[in-house]
Amino acid sequence: MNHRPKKRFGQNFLQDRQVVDGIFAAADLQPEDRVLEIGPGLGALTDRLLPEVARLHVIEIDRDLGAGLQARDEDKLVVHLGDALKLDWTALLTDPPYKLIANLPYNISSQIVFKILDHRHLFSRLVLMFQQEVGERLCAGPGSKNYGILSVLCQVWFDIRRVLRVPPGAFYPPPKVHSAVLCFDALAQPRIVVEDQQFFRRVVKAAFAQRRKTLRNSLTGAGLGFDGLEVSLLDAGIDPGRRAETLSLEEFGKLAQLIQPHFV
Ligand SMILES: C[S@@+](CC[C@H](N)C(=O)[O-])C[C@H]1O[C@@H](n2cnc3c(N)ncnc32)[C@H](O)[C@@H]1O
Repeated sequence: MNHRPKKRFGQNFLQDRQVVDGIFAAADLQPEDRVLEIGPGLGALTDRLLPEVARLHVIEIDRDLGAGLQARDEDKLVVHLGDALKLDWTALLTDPPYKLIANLPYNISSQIVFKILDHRHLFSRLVLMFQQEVGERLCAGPGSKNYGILSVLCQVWFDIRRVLRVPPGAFYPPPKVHSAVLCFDALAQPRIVVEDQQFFRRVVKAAFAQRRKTLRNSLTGAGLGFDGLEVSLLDAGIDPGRRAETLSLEEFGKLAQLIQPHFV
């Protein structure tokens, strides 16, 4: 197919067979699996996945690619033309769980990850390509400069590991950055108890809003301060002078629990 890659849709098409095979292997597909692929593009991954699964849903924003995708299969392949950020995944993906596989457009990868978190009950495993720096952030632990909002929010629900490093030459056209493929396995139980996910997210975002500030200052600056904050933090064993990047998941859990009663 003659298709000129569109920059506005982050179109960098995979052309390295080894990378396609690596993503395929990480997905560990079974014949009964149902899969969602976001951004199938010219179908480099789609063609590898389709023969191996029970059903493959794809979401593609570029309408010029729709007919070429649907022509591959009338039976197992379901093509949804639209914006993956706007479509209602719960309505599209009946009978979960699904595996989610995507070579994501880098300009929307964080937004997609937040949407995945909101729909995590739909997925058993994710195999996703990210810009390398984003991949490092997702895998990072406390004490690392890469540890941040996405690391904390995702690691509560998923085991995350890097399965491939991918150089720019694996794509056409080559992007300016290096990439990484990560595999996320949904945990049977979250690593910590999160009673109110939206509030937990608010606390984590507030704590990291100004990375260089102390917890005391960043929480207060983000409107989550209250009389007695310092004492409550000390009672919970968290020094208010620490920075967010030093807190473990368990400490973020405690933090949300101690702040929430002051904001209901
Ligand atoms: C990096 S390319 C990957 C294409 C193909 N999967 C591959 O590996 O060669 C990203 C794909 O996502 C599509 N895309 C971009 N933004 C999208 C969105 N918001 N919703 C759905 N698809 C999107 C692009 O049109 C493109 O096909």
